[in-house]
Amino acid sequence: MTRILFVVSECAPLIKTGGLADVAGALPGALAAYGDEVRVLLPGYRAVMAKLGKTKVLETFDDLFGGPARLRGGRVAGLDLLVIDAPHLYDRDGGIYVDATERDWPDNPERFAALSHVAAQVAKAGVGGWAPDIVHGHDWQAGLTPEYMHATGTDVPFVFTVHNIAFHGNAPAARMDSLRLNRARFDADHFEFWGQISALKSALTGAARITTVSQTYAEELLTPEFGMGMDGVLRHRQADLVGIVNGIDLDVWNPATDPNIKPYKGVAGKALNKRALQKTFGLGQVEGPLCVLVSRLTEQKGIDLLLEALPTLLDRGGQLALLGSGDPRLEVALHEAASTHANIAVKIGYDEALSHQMMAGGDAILVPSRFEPCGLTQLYGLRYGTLPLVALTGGLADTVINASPAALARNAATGLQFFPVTTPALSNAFARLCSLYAQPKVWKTMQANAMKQPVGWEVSAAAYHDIYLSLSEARP
Ligand SMILES: Nc1ncnc2c1ncn2[C@@H]1O[C@H](COP(=O)(O)OP(=O)(O)O[C@H]2O[C@H](CO)[C@@H](O)[C@H](O)[C@H]2O)[C@@H](O)[C@H]1O
Repeated sequence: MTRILFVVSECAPLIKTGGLADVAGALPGALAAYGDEVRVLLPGYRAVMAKLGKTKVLETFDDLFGGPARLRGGRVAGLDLLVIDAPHLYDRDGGIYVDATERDWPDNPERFAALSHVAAQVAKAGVGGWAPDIVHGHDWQAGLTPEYMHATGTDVPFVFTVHNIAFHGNAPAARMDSLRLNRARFDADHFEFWGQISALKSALTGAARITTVSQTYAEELLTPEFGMGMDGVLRHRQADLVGIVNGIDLDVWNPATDPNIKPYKGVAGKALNKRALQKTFGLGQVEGPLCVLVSRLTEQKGIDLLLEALPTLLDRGGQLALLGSGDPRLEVALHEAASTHANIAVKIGYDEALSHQMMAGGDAILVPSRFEPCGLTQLYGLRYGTLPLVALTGGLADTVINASPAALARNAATGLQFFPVTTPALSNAFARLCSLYAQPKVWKTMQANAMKQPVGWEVSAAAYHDIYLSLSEARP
């Protein structure tokens, strides 16, 4: 049995802003099937503390980056949690990364340095009689862990997963003391990045293995176009970099048992859900496909391209129902589009139940991302018989079988892909989508293919398990 400490800034169902939380919440259960034992180390945000229930104080800190803190052990939804109860860092109004005005919390470097610092402590001394064989950090918030492990002479192997290279977790060099970092290691081989402290670079240089969430993204990361300045570092670490595609939690995302929808086993059951969804969004019934989109609203997600390409869908009798929040400019543009067209409906906000209803009621799920390390909503779509229309990039390239003439002839297609990621290509994809939708036999075959495609964690959890095993066996 291998013991693994996950170090992560969000974890479903306790706290979620995006796909990172889904992975952190589902992978531990999938790894248990291989005999691995995961504990998830998580900041004690207000929302997390409220959901914790009974806990045990396992460790106390007199001064964790500016105040006292306690490490609490607890169990929620089948997850073994280690929660950092540090009110001065995590107990506040607003988001977990940003304040009420959408600005990063000014002390984010210290807030997540604390997470990494506690991880290093747990790796060194164990906690409550449990010590990890492997520390597995996710994204920049866990990035300084190797630095703190080095400082305490801890040689537990560190695995790092890149969920999104766009976020570097940079801080000015002047914060070195406040972050309790070793000045002697402020160089290109460790955590220095263009004169700044970079938590992400610390992880990429300090990890024994680097994984990312799809094979195509692992290749893309090595290029200047997708590497976001870290491609050089990653090319240097190429031998230790591997892509492992995300899965989804097949219990949470199961159309046959989903409590948020009218459950169904075959695609015929989608009709009731479609009507309910149209009602929820104030949409009428039309000839064309009902396209849905659930996303954080950022540059990455290609929402601007979608708005430009939409006329092609609408002219062919299609509809759009969109749920998301984020960039205020995109929110305004979406509201404007919805107010001028009866077949566009938009809900700004975060709504877990509605996201399930959209998967059940939609005909197609849109993911027009400029880059997408893996993407999860296309996987939900496949499982719910809601055909993904996606950009040909990252994990979207690896998980959808494009309705090319060859794939259609072999009855293998599960969705549509477009490339390059531009407005004309997306318009063209909308035209193809509407033409396929107008051929019920072809469409139904694609839906059946989609629903059969394996999208669970089994294969990918085995790949993580193998990495943990090889690293723990290599230790003296
Ligand atoms: N308004 C809303 N209401 C309800 N639910 C909402 C929502 N907005 C988003 N969600 C949910 O949040 C999750 C988003 O996950 P994604 O993987 O699609 O993208 P994200 O960019 O957050 O994740 C990053 O990390 C993941 C995990 O590795 C990678 O798959 C991905 O490519 C990478 O960008 C999905 O579960 C989605 O349903």
